[in-house]
Amino acid sequence: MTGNTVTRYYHNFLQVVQSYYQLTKPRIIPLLLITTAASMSIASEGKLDPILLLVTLAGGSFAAASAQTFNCVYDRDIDYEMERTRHRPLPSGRVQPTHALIFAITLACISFTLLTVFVNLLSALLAMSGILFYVGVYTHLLKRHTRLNIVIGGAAGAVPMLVGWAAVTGTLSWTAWLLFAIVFLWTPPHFWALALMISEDYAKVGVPMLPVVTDNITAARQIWVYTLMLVPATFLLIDPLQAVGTVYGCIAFIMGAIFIKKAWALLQDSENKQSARSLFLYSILYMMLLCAAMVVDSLPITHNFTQVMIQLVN
Ligand code: HEM
Ligand SMILES: CC(C)=CCC/C(C)=C/CC/C(C)=C/COP(=O)(O)OP(=O)(O)O
Repeated sequence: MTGNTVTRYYHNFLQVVQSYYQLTKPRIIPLLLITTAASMSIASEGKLDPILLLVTLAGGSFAAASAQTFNCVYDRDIDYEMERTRHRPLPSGRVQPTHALIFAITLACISFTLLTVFVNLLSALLAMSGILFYVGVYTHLLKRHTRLNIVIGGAAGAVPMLVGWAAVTGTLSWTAWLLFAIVFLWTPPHFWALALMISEDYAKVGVPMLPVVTDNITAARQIWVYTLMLVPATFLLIDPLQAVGTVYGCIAFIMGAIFIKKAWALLQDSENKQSARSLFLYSILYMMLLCAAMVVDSLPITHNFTQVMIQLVN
């Protein structure tokens, strides 16, 4: 083999690896992992085992990657039609659907094995139910058929919060379900803000996203309603659940106020794509910082300080 042939093989190999990596929609996975880590931090009350954290995040990444790959296989027809998704590995012909399917199944098996062997069965079953719900309920049953696709389907994106909690405690509690509810209520403003920017694409392929089947003002009103449910819900972690403390309280208050302000601005001018874009990008920052605050509040030093303060107040 000449040097040139080796270089060509190496180059082709890298391209194949890159295509499979792209199938997993990797840009979304970090935020899913941040929610898992936040949930684990709160559940462990300042005593989080770093090995458990790493293995759970690895298992969660494989599960999310599997779910996204199944979704890419199922949606390859509409992905081909839409500008935003046309260059994905399946519509552009870089990966065969059967190969992608085998890849998705393999990822799910790795995730299940990792979580069952090194974490616990409940976290593994929850991760598998996240894949099933995202693929079977959101992608197959809802996405192309009802404007409620995001509202109900959003539950899949909230499952990592449950996985994180179950990984630490082996069970689920009110706090775990509240964390689930926070991501669930966050998803419609997150997604409809984006859908307002790219509704033409969804209209072209007949996907009934809210701004496509109604109008921008109806979508902006719904975003407003969900924002007004989301922000108060984030405070329930402080009272009555007393799961987090001051750092989280400050971040939830400031970030929540900005979220409401941006949703209000969109409501005033629902045709303004810049306002929609600003809310979409902000929704990601909001969830990141909210989760970061949960982690900070669960660090041993902050956790102990909060416990002392609670005892003093009581
Ligand atoms: C059913 C629920 C959801 C839907 C339909 C949805 C949809 C989308 C779409 C279509 C994009 C644009 C991606 C692209 O440009 O290719 C996006 C971006 C993003 N989503 Fe969501 N999303 C959902 C839930 C979530 C959840 C639960 C998280 C994490 C907690 C999340 C995190 C992100 C992030 C971080 C981005 C930005 C990715 C980038 O940098 O381009 N999403 N979402
Ligand atoms: C525990 C576990 C495995 C949970 C799964 C969580 C998960 C994969 C959430 C993804 C949410 C998301 C980005 C949906 C976009 O789908 P879309 O098909 O509407 O986006 P598209 O238009 O970009 O294809």
